[in-house]
Amino acid sequence: MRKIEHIGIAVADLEKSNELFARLLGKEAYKSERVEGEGVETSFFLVGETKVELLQATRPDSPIAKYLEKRNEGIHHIAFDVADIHLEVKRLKDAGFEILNETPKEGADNKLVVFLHPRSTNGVLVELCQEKNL
Ligand SMILES: C[C@@H](C(=O)O)C(=O)SCCNC(=O)CCNC(=O)[C@H](O)C(C)(C)COP(=O)(O)OP(=O)(O)OC[C@H]1O[C@@H](n2cnc3c(N)ncnc32)[C@H](O)[C@@H]1OP(=O)(O)O
Ligand SMILES: [Co+2]
Repeated sequence: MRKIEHIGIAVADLEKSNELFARLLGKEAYKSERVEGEGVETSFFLVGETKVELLQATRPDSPIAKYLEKRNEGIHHIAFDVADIHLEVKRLKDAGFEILNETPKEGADNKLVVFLHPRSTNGVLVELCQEKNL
């Protein structure tokens, strides 16, 4: 794993949170993107080499909607940048981690993503992401 690519934060109202994080970070979000497959509308802020990803649910069965129901707003996941997501999935599977999707899926910001179940990682939802078109 090469660096923390982003920290995902579940929010109830993306417009309000965009304003809040712009005030907090002293800069605007550099992009917004809807990811249908995950049921999320996202926005991204660049902080050094790492990003903050704000996530709002777009439908009731979105992981973000469920998270808000159970736990309210807050840090939802940590995403690590990996060079080869297939190799990393194999390494982590062999090491005993519970992979939620072994086949990488479309993420935001030109990424392929895989999630690990928080029950195998001390309660932290971990995302692996690999830049597409390598
Ligand atoms: C766009 C993309 C990108 O960056 O490119 C994204 O980030 S998309 C980000 C949105 N997509 C995802 O999160 C996809 C992967 N996530 C999932 O598949 C799901 O959200 C799970 C992580 C499996 C949780 O689903 P669900 O709550 O239905 O499962 P469950 O009822 O079995 O929950 C099992 C336990 O995990 C806890 N749990 C749920 N979400 C959690 C989270 N984010 N962090 C830590 N713990 C979490 C629940 O409270 C529960 O704890 P107790 O057992 O103690 O009650
Ligand atoms: Co993410």
